[in-house]
Amino acid sequence: MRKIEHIGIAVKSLEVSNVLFEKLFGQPPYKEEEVASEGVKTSFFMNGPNKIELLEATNPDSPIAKFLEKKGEGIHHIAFDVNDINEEVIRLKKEGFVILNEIPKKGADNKLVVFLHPKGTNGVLIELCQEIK
Ligand SMILES: CC[C@@H](C(=O)O)C(=O)SCCNC(=O)CCNC(=O)[C@H](O)C(C)(C)COP(=O)(O)OP(=O)(O)OC[C@H]1O[C@@H](n2cnc3c(N)ncnc32)[C@H](O)[C@@H]1OP(=O)(O)O
Ligand SMILES: [Co+2]
Repeated sequence: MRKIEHIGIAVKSLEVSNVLFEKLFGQPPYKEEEVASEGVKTSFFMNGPNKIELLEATNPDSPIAKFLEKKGEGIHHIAFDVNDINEEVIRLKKEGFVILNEIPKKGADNKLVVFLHPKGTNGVLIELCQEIK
């Protein structure tokens, strides 16, 4: 695992939160993307070397809709950049982590992603990201 790739924040409205984060960072999102398989619409902000992913639910079964219902808006996950996502899955499985999808899936911003269950990581949902080359 290398650096933090992004921090995911669950929001009720991308439209509203885009304005807020644009004021915070002094620049607009560099990208907006829908990931239908996850039931989310996302926008991405860079602040120096740090990347923030805002996530709005696109349907009531989306993990983001469920999260907003239970916990409200806030930090939803921390994503780490990895060199070889399949190797990391094997390593973390051996260490006893609960892998939510052993087969990497297509995420946003040109990444393959795997999630670890928050119950095994002190209540924090962890995402692994490998850039698609
Ligand atoms: C845009 C694509 C991608 C990217 O490229 O960056 C993304 O970031 S997509 C982000 C959205 N996708 C996901 O989150 C996929 C992985 N998540 C899941 O598979 C599920 O959300 C889950 C973590 C397995 C939970 O699902 P489920 O068990 O169906 O939901 P519950 O609401 O019943 O929650 C059970 C339990 O887990 C706690 N929980 C849920 N989400 C989180 C979270 N993000 N962080 C911490 N804890 C979380 C929830 O509070 C429940 O706890 P208890 O009430 O104590 O049982
Ligand atoms: Co993410």
